[in-house]
Amino acid sequence: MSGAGAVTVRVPAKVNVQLAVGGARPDGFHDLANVFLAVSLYDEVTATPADALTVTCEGPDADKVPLDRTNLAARAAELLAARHGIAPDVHLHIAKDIPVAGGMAGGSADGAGALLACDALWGLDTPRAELLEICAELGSDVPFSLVGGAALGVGRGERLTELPVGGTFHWVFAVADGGLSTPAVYGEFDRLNEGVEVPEPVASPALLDALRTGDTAALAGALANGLQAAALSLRPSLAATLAAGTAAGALAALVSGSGPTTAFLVKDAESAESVAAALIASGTCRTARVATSPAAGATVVG
Ligand SMILES: C[C@](O)(CO)[C@H](O)COP(=O)(O)OP(=O)(O)OC[C@H]1O[C@@H](n2ccc(N)nc2=O)[C@H](O)[C@@H]1O
Ligand SMILES: Nc1ncnc2c1ncn2[C@@H]1O[C@H](COP(=O)(O)OP(=O)(O)OP(=O)(O)O)[C@@H](O)[C@H]1O
Repeated sequence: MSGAGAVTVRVPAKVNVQLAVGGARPDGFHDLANVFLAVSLYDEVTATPADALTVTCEGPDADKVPLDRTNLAARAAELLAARHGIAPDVHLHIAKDIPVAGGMAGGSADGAGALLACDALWGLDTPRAELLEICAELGSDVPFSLVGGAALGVGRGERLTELPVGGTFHWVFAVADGGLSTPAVYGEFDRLNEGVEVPEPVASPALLDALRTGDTAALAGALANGLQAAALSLRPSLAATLAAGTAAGALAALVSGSGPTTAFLVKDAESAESVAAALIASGTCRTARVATSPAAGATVVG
């Protein structure tokens, strides 16, 4: 809970509406054309003055979140403090609603949220460009968590160009039991593509147009995730979840990022409720959540 001398920041989850993956680079990362869309599932990070850097977490998946210095929120506080030559003494509380290790950038959201919360708490007023540099140091998805809305990420996904979105899109997310490790999914991508000449990743003009015009049917036809085959290879049961959502009336279904959360684009809010109910009834997922996009990036709320 936030009180006097506390700053709370709300940060959205993401779905990758296009994830074009290139071959492995010498540094182990993959070049991407990564079209991010922020969705209305949020974590909240509250920064409070303290004598040392500590982290707590609440929420359905809280027991799966590390509370030591490997937590991306703690790392964000450390990097920001180091840049300004101050001690990272702060208590960070994470109210977690984004599935953990679900391919929805939950840890990245907490990194971006902690960065903004500490910057405000410590009165640093760090320029936006510097905050984005720290985000990129924390992880490939973290800059987008700060920015929100929609953006094309190139390089390893950290170099962003914001994209216009002309309407509201409705989604259902099927949350799986257990997570998938992002490096393991990229590793499986490499294994599946051994000996294949992987083309250079490029953003799809049809997809960018669908976002710009807010055309749900066109977006449904253009969704593409280059990591989907790798996620399905590691977790074959996701095929049944994808089929259950499609049978329930979703316009399109795909794995969210590195998975195992699956994403269903639907016509409207009413369809979202019925697809979510059908997914839960199908027994092919742990739970289902409805959300809309685009959503604002990391925002101070208290
Ligand atoms: C799958 C996505 O969520 C799609 O947005 C991201 O590409 C992953 O972003 P992230 O979780 O922030 O990933 P990072 O923390 O930067 O990297 C974790 C690991 O994922 C792999 N990785 C990540 C990004 C990228 N462009 N190529 C990669 O191969 C690398 O093995 C890396 O060691
Ligand atoms: N604040 C955090 N919240 C959740 N996990 C964290 C956090 N900080 C570090 N981690 C570690 O990161 C791992 C991946 O968690 P995260 O929820 O970010 O995955 P993800 O949503 O699949 O990420 P992405 O979509 O960016 O690939 C977790 O298993 C956990 O060990």
